[in-house]
Amino acid sequence: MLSKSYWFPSLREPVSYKIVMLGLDGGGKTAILYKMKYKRNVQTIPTIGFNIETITPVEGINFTVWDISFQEKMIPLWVHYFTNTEGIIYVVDSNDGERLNEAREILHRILNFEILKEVPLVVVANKQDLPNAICPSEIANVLNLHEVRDRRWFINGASAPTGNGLNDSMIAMVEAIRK
Ligand SMILES: Nc1nc2c(ncn2[C@@H]2O[C@H](COP(=O)(O)OP(=O)(O)OP(=O)(O)O)[C@@H](O)[C@H]2O)c(=O)[nH]1
Ligand SMILES: [Mg+2]
Repeated sequence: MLSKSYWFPSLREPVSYKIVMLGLDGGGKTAILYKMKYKRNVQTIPTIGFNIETITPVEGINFTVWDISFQEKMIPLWVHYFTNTEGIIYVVDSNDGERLNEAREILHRILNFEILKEVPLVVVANKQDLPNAICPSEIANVLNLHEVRDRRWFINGASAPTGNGLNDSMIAMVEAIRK
């Protein structure tokens, strides 16, 4: 017999996952969040604290995305945001080569949080629309991603204003979580 959910797929409860979105200030976290949520380009201002939005990367799956502002002195307090996190999105400004070392250091501090052990990571190499953007494979090298062996990780190029790569990044996250 066919199950009820086959006939009434919209009655099926979506599965929800909590995702934290982190990265240096100005990398584009909030621009990405609002582009995914509202399909519009929103003029952002630096985030104070955090934003939370629910997005649906694929039918039947919800991501509750916590877009957490970057302030180095706040890092120890992030642990309070990290409870029950099932995915980490790390946003990098691909156009800012000067801050890539800092981006690497902060990323690895995040990955060292015990509470985030084995939580999958998707790095979004953002601002690929800018002419001097560094390509994702080069960013993967600078961030030492190949040394990350305790979790699944992906890197994707993206651009908040064009929207390119955002969907692919979320699909990568869905796959990383569900495997
Ligand atoms: N060209 C270009 N500009 C972008 C892109 N993403 C974000 N920006 C711009 O970069 C600036 C910073 O973006 P935000 O989304 O506010 O950055 P954030 O990571 O949320 O920064 P904090 O809230 O300070 O942590 C804004 O002026 C955005 O319009 C992108 O992909 N391409
Ligand atoms: Mg922000």
